[in-house]
Amino acid sequence: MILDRILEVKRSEVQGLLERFRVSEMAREAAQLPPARDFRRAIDQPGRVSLIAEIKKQSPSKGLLCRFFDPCRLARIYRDHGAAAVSVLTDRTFFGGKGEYLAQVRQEVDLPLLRKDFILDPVQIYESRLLGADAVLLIVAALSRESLSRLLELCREVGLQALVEVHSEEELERAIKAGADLIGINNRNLQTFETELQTTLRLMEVVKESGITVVSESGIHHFRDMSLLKAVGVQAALVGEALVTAPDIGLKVQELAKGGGALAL
Ligand SMILES: O=C(O)c1ccccc1NCC(=O)[C@H](O)[C@H](O)COP(=O)(O)O
Repeated sequence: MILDRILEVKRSEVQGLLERFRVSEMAREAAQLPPARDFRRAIDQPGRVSLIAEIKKQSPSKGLLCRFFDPCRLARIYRDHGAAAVSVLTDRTFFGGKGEYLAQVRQEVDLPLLRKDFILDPVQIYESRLLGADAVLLIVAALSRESLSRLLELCREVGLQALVEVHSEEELERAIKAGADLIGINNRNLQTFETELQTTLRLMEVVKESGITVVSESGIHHFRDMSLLKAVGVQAALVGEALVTAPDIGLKVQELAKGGGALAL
């Protein structure tokens, strides 16, 4: 499965980080930073589905998405057309991302930033904070119960919020048990790469009215998708491909923001 291949590469990257940096020094530096932006509050607004717009160059399922890729330009367009937050893919091997993109976007826009990567080790949490992230993704399918709890705890300690990603009822139960208050339901099946909004609709039955902030992720393309997510009570939608491949990116951001009720029609 693709996730196994990604995690194998990620483990060797973590090893490299641990060889290059001292975690205690990173922790000291991170402790001196001003507080991170409140990612959860920015995306959890009554009566709307907020848009988390993703900076995504390529993907394992579709290959190259964005030929003239300029992360800062994308971030400005997202901000200027109604996105509530920005997600930056920093994985290099599979998504063509870089940690530097996060740092560059941090300088460019004031919106809360999610670091979208495959986080396995505390060193990546400190690195994320130092790069300018306000939130990180923790993928239940990639972590043991112990690692998930430990990384969630560390996020709280360093002042980062964690978007805990699930694909199934079983993973959702693990996320809730670990104490996640911000959960991403990923509509992409990691075996077939197919996306199915039905995954969000199904899992929403379990979490609605729980007080947990829910983000629907992947395969969201149209105004009608956002309207459907709004009807079932989702708080935010994470969108990459539909934005970076749109002929007019600003117009697409507006369409999705309007579909979610975040912009007037
Ligand atoms: O995008 C992929 O092909 C992919 C494959 C394997 C693991 C993760 C993958 N994507 C990461 C994401 O979660 C998406 O970038 C994000 O949800 C936005 O999805 P989309 O709007 O469909 O680009």
